[in-house]
Amino acid sequence: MTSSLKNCPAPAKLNLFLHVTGRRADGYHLLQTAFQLIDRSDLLHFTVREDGLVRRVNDVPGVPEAQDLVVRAALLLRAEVLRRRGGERGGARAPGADITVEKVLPMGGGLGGGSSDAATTLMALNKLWDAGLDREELMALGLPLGADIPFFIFGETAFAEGVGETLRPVDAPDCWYVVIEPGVSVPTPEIFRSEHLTRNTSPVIITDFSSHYANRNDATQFGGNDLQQVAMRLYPPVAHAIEWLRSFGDARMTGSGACVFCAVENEAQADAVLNEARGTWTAWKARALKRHPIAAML
Ligand SMILES: C[C@](O)(CO)[C@H](O)COP(=O)(O)OP(=O)(O)OC[C@H]1O[C@@H](n2ccc(N)nc2=O)[C@H](O)[C@@H]1O
Ligand SMILES: Nc1ncnc2c1ncn2[C@@H]1O[C@H](COP(=O)(O)OP(=O)(O)OP(=O)(O)O)[C@@H](O)[C@H]1O
Repeated sequence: MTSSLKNCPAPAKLNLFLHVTGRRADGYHLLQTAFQLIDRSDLLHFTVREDGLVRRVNDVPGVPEAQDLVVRAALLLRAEVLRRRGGERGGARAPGADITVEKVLPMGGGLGGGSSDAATTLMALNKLWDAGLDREELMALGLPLGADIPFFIFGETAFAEGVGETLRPVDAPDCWYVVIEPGVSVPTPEIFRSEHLTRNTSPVIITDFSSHYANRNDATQFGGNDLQQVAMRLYPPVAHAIEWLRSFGDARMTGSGACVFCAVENEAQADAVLNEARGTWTAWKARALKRHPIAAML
């Protein structure tokens, strides 16, 4: 049996639009959003341990090992595997793993980096441990750890509802984006609890969405990101980045920020925008992905 999986990508997502349509009794917000996978990723490496321990073996500045979503995800899966195999009392042995996390995506960037790391961990260890969970079971296991985790396991560009767990695939066009990292880290809970957040955007009809998403501008036709005003008010660099990027296209924020992006015609146009950004912004280009790149490895 394979004992390691190296260079497993955990790609970023962009929220092409994001509407807050309500609030659940438990305080979580109901959303409608379009999740777009892009080809910029953290990189994870996994090696099976025979002693049943789960360890993150490298240092990740700002994230203690026990709080890392990759460790928490692995422990959740390990508990589920043990349960299915009859528990330790029934003679089952806990599977273990060493995990290395190479961070590329900024934390608190709205790119879903932590959730994507957790999703990649669940998918890779499900394979390495021969755990046998299907996609829906992995999505359900990951949801309590992060609202974006089900999407990354779903693994294709999608329209999402609920808190992000109700997903339907969208046939996304080949498309390039320019993304700016404004240099601040935005805590998601701070944005959702703001008194200035509007929570009553009218739901869009999802069949309209899927039938219209044929070119790079269509996904944004329903409007912008309802979290953006709040983040711009609390974090001025987010507002400055949007203002700057607006001269090149329909710039907006992803997730709860801080990163902002705009779709461009092609790679050459992305390079031209990056040229202008040099010296002012940390910025990069990314291409839309149709599928999660780990699918080809598992
Ligand atoms: C805004 C998005 O990035 C859109 O993709 C995600 O919904 C956020 O996902 P995330 O960072 O994984 O967030 P979580 O770790 O699940 O939630 C952090 C906190 O944000 C608030 N939260 C999050 C998602 C949501 N739909 N409603 C909320 O009110 C809750 O206070 C929650 O405790
Ligand atoms: N592996 C991880 N990578 C990044 N952050 C992690 C990880 N594990 C735990 N965290 C914690 O999660 C917080 C949010 O990080 P993340 O990069 O997922 O934010 P985000 O991109 O804004 O997410 P979202 O788009 O889902 O709101 C970090 O500040 C950090 O404390």
